[in-house]
Amino acid sequence: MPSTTTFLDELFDKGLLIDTGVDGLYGRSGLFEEIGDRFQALVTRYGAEDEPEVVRFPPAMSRQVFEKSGYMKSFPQLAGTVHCFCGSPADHVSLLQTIEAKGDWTEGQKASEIVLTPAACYPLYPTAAKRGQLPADGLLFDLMSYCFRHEPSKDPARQQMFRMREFVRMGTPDQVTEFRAKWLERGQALIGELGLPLKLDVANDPFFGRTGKMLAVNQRDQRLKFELLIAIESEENPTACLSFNYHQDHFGKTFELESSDGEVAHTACVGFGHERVILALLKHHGTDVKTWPQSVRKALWG
Ligand SMILES: Nc1ncnc2c1ncn2[C@@H]1O[C@H](COP(=O)(O)OP(=O)(O)OP(=O)(O)O)[C@@H](O)[C@H]1O
Ligand SMILES: [Zn+2]
Repeated sequence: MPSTTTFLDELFDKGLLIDTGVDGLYGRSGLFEEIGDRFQALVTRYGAEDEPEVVRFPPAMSRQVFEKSGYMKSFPQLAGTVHCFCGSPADHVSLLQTIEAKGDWTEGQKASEIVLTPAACYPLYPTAAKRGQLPADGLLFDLMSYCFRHEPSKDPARQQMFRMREFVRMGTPDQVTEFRAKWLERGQALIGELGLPLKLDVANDPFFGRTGKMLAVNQRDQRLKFELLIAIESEENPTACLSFNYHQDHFGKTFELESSDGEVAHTACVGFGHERVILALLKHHGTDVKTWPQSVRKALWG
């Protein structure tokens, strides 16, 4: 009889991921985190020669900046907002009664000034713009954040809260496209060192609705997004573990970022799916790290 145990079941059974009762929202074990820490150290080594500026934001961002970014135009289906109770003691009494009666107690919740970060780079653009015109050699940042996307799934590689490491380049079109080309090479070398079979492909973001379809076609035609894919949940539909995005002047225009030549700055980012790379390692090399290939152990543990 064919086995019906999924990779997610195996990860739960081995205690690597911890079920919370919500698809895509998991706890992680010490070993899972240890592999992740080692992977992040490897990413840092690959990027070190460029001397990126390290910045860390919390996993939430200003609602005002989020609105300005246009995220709700493109990906309303993925966004997560933070709502809070702001009522009186009397409202509190009725809140508790509604919970008791198993009614919808969330109806009275009010939107706060905070939304959940959908991609690590979103809070960065206004911060960089506040510094004024970019220096002649542009800017380069190293980011990492928990991100939220409302895409519940049984695929362990599609989580609702996951970490994204990013390098973000801001500057002239030449500076930015050179950065992306360099990381396309580096990303493949890095994943090669981890002994993972990869495929590189052009891709598009999951833009919402009918206009979204056009945006996706345009993004592909202009080769603005590449993904480094590794088979995790299925061989037929490999998972994007690294993404290489060229935003052209989109964020530059939106957040008034100016290059040293007075033109609107261009931006690009390379994003590493933290959990996805860990899951790819566990899938391809097994859940017992002691039996992983020597070369992979060396890349991670030295
Ligand atoms: N739901 C998720 N769970 C875990 N990692 C994710 C998720 N969504 C994106 N990532 C990781 O974050 C990186 C950067 O995000 P990006 O927006 O480019 O993803 P994406 O290309 O939209 O992913 P996908 O096509 O699988 O939805 C991706 O390369 C991926 O590794
Ligand atoms: Zn980004």
